[in-house]
Amino acid sequence: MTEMSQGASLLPLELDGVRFEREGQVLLQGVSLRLERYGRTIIMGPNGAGKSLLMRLCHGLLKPSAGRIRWAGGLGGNALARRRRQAMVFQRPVMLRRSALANVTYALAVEGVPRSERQQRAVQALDRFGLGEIGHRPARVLSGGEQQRLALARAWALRPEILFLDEPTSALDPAAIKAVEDAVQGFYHSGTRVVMTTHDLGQARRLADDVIFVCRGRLLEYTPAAEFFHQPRSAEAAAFLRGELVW
Ligand SMILES: Nc1ncnc2c1ncn2[C@@H]1O[C@H](COP(=O)(O)OP(=O)(O)OP(=O)(O)O)[C@@H](O)[C@H]1O
Repeated sequence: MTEMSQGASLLPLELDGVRFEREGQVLLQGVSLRLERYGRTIIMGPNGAGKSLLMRLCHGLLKPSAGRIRWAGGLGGNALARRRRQAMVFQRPVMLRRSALANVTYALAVEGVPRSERQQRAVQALDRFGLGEIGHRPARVLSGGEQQRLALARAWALRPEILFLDEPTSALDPAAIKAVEDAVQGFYHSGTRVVMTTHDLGQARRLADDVIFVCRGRLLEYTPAAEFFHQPRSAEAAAFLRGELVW
């Protein structure tokens, strides 16, 4: 495995008794877990279970109402380093009103990459995701699959230590899904820690080293993938895997 990001690490990430409330409603509670430096963690669970919230809390987009989220690695105390070593890809990519290439160079500028490096890194990332020919096009006119590849290229250019992906394939056709899955594997083999939500069981089986199962705002399992798919610990996960309606 070759490291994309060198030196001291943010990871592991530790959550201890994390709770998240909004408008008087408890949306996540009692979440404790530890994400180690390497691996692919897939977060599963029914709609509204709290999967996206959990990932946004980990990424720092939301603050817990109670409990603690701590990056326990050597760089974890440094807020700027924390931001710069993470990337997130959403179900619907968020693109600026400028060219595909400029979307990537802009992200690099925000993260403090020297101007002299930005263009080359951005072009390499676009090439890697098969977008080299259309880098000049406005990002917002690209197709859904192309935009998702652009979101991945943008994340790739940032060389994150950890990448969060929130249902990145839910609106895509099989070819585009394959491209995203290949990209996820590429990140993993480059040493990026992968954390991803999906509703696609086949995809979870293909990608997961371990599975976090969330149901009704609680973390019911954090289990190695082979064990989760063959012998889930919770009745809810077992029902979910049988295709029964769980909520
Ligand atoms: N900012 C917010 N304010 C109030 N409620 C919220 C907020 N964000 C999420 N929720 C609620 O929290 C619950 C969990 O949402 P979340 O998006 O984490 O679910 P999910 O497991 O990712 O579901 P899905 O599979 O449908 O994407 C939902 O009931 C949602 O309506």
